[in-house]
Amino acid sequence: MNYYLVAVLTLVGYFLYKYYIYPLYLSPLCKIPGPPIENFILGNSTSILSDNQGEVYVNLKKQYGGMVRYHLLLNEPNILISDPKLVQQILVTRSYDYPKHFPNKVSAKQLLGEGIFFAHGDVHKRQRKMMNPSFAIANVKEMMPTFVQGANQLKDLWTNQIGNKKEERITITNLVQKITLDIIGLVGFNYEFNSTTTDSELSRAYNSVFASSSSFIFLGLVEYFPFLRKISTPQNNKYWNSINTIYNAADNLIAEQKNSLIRGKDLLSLLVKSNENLPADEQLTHNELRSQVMTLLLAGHETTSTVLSWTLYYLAKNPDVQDQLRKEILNVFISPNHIPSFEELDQLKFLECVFKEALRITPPSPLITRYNLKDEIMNGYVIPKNTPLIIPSYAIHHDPLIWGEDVESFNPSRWLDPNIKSKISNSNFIPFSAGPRSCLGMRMAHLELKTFLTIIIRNLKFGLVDDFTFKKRTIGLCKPVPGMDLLVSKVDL
Ligand code: HEM
Repeated sequence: MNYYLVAVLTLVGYFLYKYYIYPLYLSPLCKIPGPPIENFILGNSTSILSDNQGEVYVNLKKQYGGMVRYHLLLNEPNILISDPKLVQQILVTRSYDYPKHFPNKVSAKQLLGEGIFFAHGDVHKRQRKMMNPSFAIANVKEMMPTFVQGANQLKDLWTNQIGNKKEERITITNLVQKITLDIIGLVGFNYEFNSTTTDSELSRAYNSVFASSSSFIFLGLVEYFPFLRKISTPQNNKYWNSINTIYNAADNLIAEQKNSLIRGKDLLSLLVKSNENLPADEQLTHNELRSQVMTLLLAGHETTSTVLSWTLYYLAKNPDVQDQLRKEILNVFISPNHIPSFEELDQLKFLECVFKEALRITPPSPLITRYNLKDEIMNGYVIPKNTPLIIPSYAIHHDPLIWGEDVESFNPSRWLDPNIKSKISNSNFIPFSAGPRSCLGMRMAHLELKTFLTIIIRNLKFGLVDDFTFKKRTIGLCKPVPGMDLLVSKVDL
């Protein structure tokens, strides 16, 4: 008997069973409808992880309904869930039965550490309780002067770029990302990144981490074989240098806070203060604190810069909407240098509609990903524990039964339609997710983005560039790649 042959055949048989026969023919999940696999090893990855992921999920939902099965690398089954009752159960009513699922856990942990984003159950409750007060509305209102300063800086830099010309083609995504990083530096850590005037190491580090995450096959393989990231290649070396830059920046920010005699009102000061007041066994460890800083750095600027860029794009594409918004702003902000107050922003009802419509049509997180801790039955189907459950925010935001037949158009007025308003709930409008794990920075993002839009649209006009093309790509967030070029001109009023 050739033992080697038996060993090889057993191994091949095991892999064949585990990664092909079981997930595709024997698992109880096979009863859930879904598309046929396209590749023996990649499952449906090629089409699912294509450039325009949002559209892919819209089509799956349309074709197969509120629960859809598809397969990723090595035929791992994922269940797409858009049924509103299940969305509510997973995000809100039984949130702690469904921890976060990270398709690229290894890479995500390297970028964010073991902070609130990854925490689950009691650890999450403890961290959330500690971080909540920093994001209370009274604190967020204190951030307003920094938002105004950032928005004015952006307006001035673009105005200078236009100079005496009628209009200028500007890659808006470049400066938007830098200014939002400066803002989270100030309101988050009382720290000046000055990324618009200096070549910010941190902003370069983020760009290079995202650029090196572009191949889904490589990212998928890293999950199974983490050593692939450790091999010394120019791409991996650049990746690790960038991760170290982010770690060092977080450590320096914490050290400055701990050494400072005066506690400011920035998010980290408030966090360090509430941490110091807790009994020793409840306090955040240094690693946890560093992870929160890394989480806030990333969550605090990548999301807002993405939403601002998309909103300016949709306003450029819909000049009538842009005019209507500017008219509303001009009613309140007569002078170009008017400093908006919190109460004045609150009066701008169309601005609120524009903001919500931008979040509806392109939510920066097009997917919210979870898994189930226990075996359970959902809509009559058996879902074994540890099954990835994927909530497609983008596809839910593009359901014509809720949003109307013009669902693909950017139409802020739909938010004033009583018929549509009556259908909106926290199961079908979820740009910030919902329930106990919803976005901690939601209020801050609202105020920051509204301040920016008011000052920018008051003073500048945006139009599309005829020959410019981009792709909507989802690497963590849904972004325009290679960036967004728009025609920008001054408003002479
Ligand atoms: C328009 C801007 C933003 C959008 C669309 C957004 C969206 C989201 C979403 C969808 C989640 C839930 C992710 C999940 O459950 O898998 C989330 C969580 C989170 N966001 Fe945001 N976010 C934005 C801005 C911010 C800002 C400005 C901050 C902080 C400075 C922030 C901090 C967080 C944190 C800490 C969590 C984790 C909360 C937890 O797990 O308890 N976000 N965000």
